[in-house]
Amino acid sequence: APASLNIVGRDVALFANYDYIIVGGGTSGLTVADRLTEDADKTVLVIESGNLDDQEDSVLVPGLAGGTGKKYMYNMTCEPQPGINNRTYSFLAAHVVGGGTVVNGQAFDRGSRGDYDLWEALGNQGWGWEGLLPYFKKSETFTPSPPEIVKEWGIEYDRSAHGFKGPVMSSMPTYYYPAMKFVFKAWKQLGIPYSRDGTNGNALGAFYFSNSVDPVTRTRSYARTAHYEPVKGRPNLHLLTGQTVTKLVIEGKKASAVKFASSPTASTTTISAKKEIILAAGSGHTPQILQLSGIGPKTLLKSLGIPVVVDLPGVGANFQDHPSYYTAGLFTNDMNPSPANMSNATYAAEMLALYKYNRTGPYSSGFGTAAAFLTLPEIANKTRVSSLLNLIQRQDPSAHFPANTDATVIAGYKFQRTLLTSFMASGRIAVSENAFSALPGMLNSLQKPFSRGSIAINSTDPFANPVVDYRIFSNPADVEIFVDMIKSFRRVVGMPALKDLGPIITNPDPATVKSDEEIRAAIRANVVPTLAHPSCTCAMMKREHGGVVDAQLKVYGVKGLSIVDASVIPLIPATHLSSTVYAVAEKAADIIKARA
Ligand SMILES: Cc1cc2nc3c(=O)[nH]c(=O)nc-3n(C[C@H](O)[C@H](O)[C@H](O)COP(=O)(O)OP(=O)(O)OC[C@H]3O[C@@H](n4cnc5c(N)ncnc54)[C@H](O)[C@@H]3O)c2cc1C
Repeated sequence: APASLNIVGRDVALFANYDYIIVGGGTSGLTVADRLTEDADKTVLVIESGNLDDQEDSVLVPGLAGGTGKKYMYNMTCEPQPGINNRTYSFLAAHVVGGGTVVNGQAFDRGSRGDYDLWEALGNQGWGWEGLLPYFKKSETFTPSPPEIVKEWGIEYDRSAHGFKGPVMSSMPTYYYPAMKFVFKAWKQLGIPYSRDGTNGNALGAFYFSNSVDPVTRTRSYARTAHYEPVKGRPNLHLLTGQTVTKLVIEGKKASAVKFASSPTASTTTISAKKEIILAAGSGHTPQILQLSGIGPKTLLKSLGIPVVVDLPGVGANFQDHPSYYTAGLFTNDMNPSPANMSNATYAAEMLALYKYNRTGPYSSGFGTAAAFLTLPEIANKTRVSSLLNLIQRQDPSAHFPANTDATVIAGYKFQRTLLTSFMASGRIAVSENAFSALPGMLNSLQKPFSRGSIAINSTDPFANPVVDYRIFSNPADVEIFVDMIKSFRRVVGMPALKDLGPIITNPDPATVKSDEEIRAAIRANVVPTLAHPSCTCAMMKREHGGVVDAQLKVYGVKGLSIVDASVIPLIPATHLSSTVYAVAEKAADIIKARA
């Protein structure tokens, strides 16, 4: 092997070949690598384009999340988005060993039963809530709130929903701002139910949730600490960093090897897999690698002169995320301490010193610690719910896709739409995340968009990023649901429980943004297309529905090739994604082991 290849922590050369090659050493890639190498007879090579993080404070200290900026991220921007006044926005994808879990906000919640039952209803046997719960449990070691927090805040948990021996540390925060109690009272006054533990399938209503944080050191628990550091000494596991997979070698419809290089000018190495190649490059780059390798929509491949290996129109289609409105406001009569204090540099420095001294204070918890996940019947009255759902059901499904979209992709969308509207009508899934950080409004995020975006290469250069088109609000029904979300958010802020705190919403300002038309305009001017949850771009669905993998995670039309990352999710769940990605990867590892 070339001398420049860096097998992390080893003074050895690459093996001649491996049983499994995993493309991408992020969240799902490291999870699957860990599980497959439990069998000492199986060799695994993980090829990661990024490097190890430096474990600096902005990675490890929960309250400093986001502080590494672009250091561990791809530098990617989406196409101008007509649905939001032609604004562009970042495509938020990590580029580092451990992937998204190195940079994420550490909210560690799960979707509701209905979110995952939708996956099964699409034809994926075993991928409903009951099929995934054992893997949610397997992935985590849960630590409930300490007794003093339980006493003061009444935060409960459902023991039957949790795992206590898994690699990822999931711990309840030990610090909350006092105003949070009043926010929960406001939700209650509005009739939003309190869910005692949102991880037990009932992630509907208001609840406190855990962070992926070690309960003792109060530092980030992430794919590197959970699935790499403890097992890196295994002789059958090799991690190669700083190497980008450029193409899959496919011989006679079997994926047999991968090609990779450290830069566009460096020489390329080819290495083969005896059993499988497993794609875990994330929702932006897994479709890119497939398309570069001749697996994707044939019109796209032909336009770039790429020989078509499998015409698979769903590769890069069905792209979903959570469009988000960071509403703004303040409590004019706030309690102390409050998040606003943290903008005072002296106070923030004191709090960091407190964290360093005894691991307490605001820096000890992640950004998100509580939210209300609201159903359509909770944010809109009966008449409005039925008019919204009728509007969606009457739409021509092809009207919201580009003109050349394959009929199978549209058929899959139509099926998704039937299921989504039925689950929405019965309140089995949330459509809105309303997260407060003890401020009168921080995040209103659309959880079940009807618009679909795309990821598509426009170059055969594997080091050029793919084109990201969120196509946010290409289905106007999403704007309509957002209107109800904003009205509902305003109702929460107006509840008597918050009155003494003197809440003011500054964006969207109720004084100037009044009519539905004004709210729509504010939405188009302010909403961003992502909550850093890109997903669904290689969906697990039937091939005739535009699917890319079957329920065994095997790519259609080619042997020896699986996908295990967030791209296989067929419908985005109403939750932050990391705990779901870990559960998917845990299940994927069992599926792959079983066919060994
Ligand atoms: C800024 C941010 C904040 C977030 N906040 C939260 C949160 O608070 N709570 C939550 O639950 N979720 C959050 N998420 C989402 C969650 O972390 C991700 O959904 C999850 O980590 C995705 O896992 P994955 O395995 O699909 O991809 P990733 O973890 O992104 O892994 C993909 C890996 O593949 C590598 N790769 C890509 N292309 C190639 C190639 N050609 N060759 C080799 N390697 C390649 C990448 O470098 C990357 O390391 C956040 C994500 C981000 C980015």
